[in-house]
Amino acid sequence: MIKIEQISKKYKGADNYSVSDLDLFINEKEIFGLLGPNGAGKTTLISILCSLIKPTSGSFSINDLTYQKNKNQLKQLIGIVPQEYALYPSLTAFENLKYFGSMYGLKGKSLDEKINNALEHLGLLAFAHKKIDTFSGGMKRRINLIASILHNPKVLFLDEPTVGVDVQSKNVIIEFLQQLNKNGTTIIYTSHHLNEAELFCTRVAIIDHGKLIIKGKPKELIDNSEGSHNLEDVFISLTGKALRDHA
Ligand SMILES: Nc1ncnc2c1ncn2[C@@H]1O[C@H](COP(=O)(O)OP(=O)(O)OP(=O)(O)O)[C@@H](O)[C@H]1O
Repeated sequence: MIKIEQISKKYKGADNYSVSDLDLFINEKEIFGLLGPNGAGKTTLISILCSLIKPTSGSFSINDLTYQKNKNQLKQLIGIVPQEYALYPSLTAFENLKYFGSMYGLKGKSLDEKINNALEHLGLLAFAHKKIDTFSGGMKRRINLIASILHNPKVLFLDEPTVGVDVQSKNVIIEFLQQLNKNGTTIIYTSHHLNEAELFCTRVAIIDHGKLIIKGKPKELIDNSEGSHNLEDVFISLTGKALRDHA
């Protein structure tokens, strides 16, 4: 279980908090969606939970492990799929994945089998020995996903895994994640695709201006929001129509 207690984050030099007094529990084996407009604080929250940045105040634990006390165990427990590609363009897909697997102490035949198996499931086996710089955005996203799950994480964090990919890639990614979840992986992901989140997530939280506005099962949120027919209606009714541009 992920327990987030009173987490706040103010970046150095910033005027405002990016995440503010946020409390949230996420149960084992959930597919949990973090939703919110641009700049709401989704990436900041995920980055804190992945121990990539430190909160200004508050605490969190994952399966009772904390960053302060159990750094190495936490690293093995979680997988992270970042928004940006973290791949080496001049290496092949297979070479990239061997490298990422080795960072978790994996090697030899069992790692090769794992890589080939995942490449096959994500429709990329035929491209295993092609260089990453020849890959499309959708293909790179799928390789990124494989890189993050080779060590069988119990909890997988994904920051907009389906942004900028075509419908075919998106469907393959979602089906792969559903299969991982069926096999016991808890999934926490951020997205702007509200239709996708409505179908995919067991629960969602909508955050805005760093604060948690509402959380629950998509259907319950829709049923409880007068005049809403889908999650997008709920989202607009709670966050408004104003643009969130800032520089
Ligand atoms: N490194 C940083 N330094 C200062 N401010 C930052 C930094 N990273 C993010 N912010 C600010 O924190 C706020 C939340 O940003 P964050 O990226 O977490 O939002 P988000 O919900 O993921 O947005 P998006 O949907 O656009 O990815 C924004 O106001 C952003 O400008």
